Amino acid sequence: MAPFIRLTDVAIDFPVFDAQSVGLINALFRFEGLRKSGAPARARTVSALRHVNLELTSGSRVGLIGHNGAGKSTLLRVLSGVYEPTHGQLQVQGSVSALTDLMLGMDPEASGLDFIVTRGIVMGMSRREAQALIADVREFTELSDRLYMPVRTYSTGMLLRLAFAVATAISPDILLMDEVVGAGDARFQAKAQCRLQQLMSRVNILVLASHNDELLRRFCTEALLLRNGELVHRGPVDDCLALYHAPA
Ligand SMILES: Nc1ncnc2c1ncn2[C@@H]1O[C@H](COP(=O)(O)OP(=O)(O)OP(=O)(O)O)[C@@H](O)[C@H]1O
Repeated sequence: MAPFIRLTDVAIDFPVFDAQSVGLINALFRFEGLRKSGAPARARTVSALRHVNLELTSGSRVGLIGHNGAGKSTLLRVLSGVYEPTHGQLQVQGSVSALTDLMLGMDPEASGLDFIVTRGIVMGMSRREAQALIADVREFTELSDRLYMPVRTYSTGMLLRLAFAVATAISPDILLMDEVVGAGDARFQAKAQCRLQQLMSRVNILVLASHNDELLRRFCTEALLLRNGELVHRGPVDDCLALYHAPA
């Protein structure tokens, strides 16, 4: 069956506790009667996505556009399965790779090699297929024998290079991306861009959240405009960009 993504009336609500209401010190103050208000912990709800209906079919190359906090990353996380909708339904057909939470689930004690194999298996590969990723990742990351060491001994840049290389070594049906992943130093960035472009052209469905107009024009054939968690427009990239940049 051809890959597709379908969201039906999807909402994501985050319960957020008042910063003054949580924490050990505040709890102690309340207990001692020193805190004036003594109010119990208050939960508010942030509606990150509301009533999102969306269908993406084979060949879709979609840009996600919206101001800070509009809901782009949240939508990508719903699509990748990191967040389960508070309301509504998500249906996905096809393998998904998300270049969003690259370090998600990274065990600090695991070696770089273990990390590569585990990620491959999580992506649905057999152990043998996952082991076959090692040569490519080793060459791309230039981490050579450091791959035998626990990832907790890596610098931030090294961790990013490893996570990025594994995520891009796998050719999924559906690729989800948040901006262009900043992986490593300037020389590595150039290599990473090249690898990303090759990957983006191989996948069947691409969803790219970005604030970079040129990038969106280059890789996407249509766009979605999000505002305050709602999908307010779907259309050609330039139409969405014009609406996005229009004065409020
Ligand atoms: N874990 C969370 N807990 C509470 N609120 C959250 C959480 N994650 C996101 N939000 C809220 O949900 C809304 C949407 O955030 P999201 O990160 O999806 O926006 P975005 O469009 O990706 O923004 P940006 O362009 O700044 O990356 C914001 O109001 C944000 O504060």
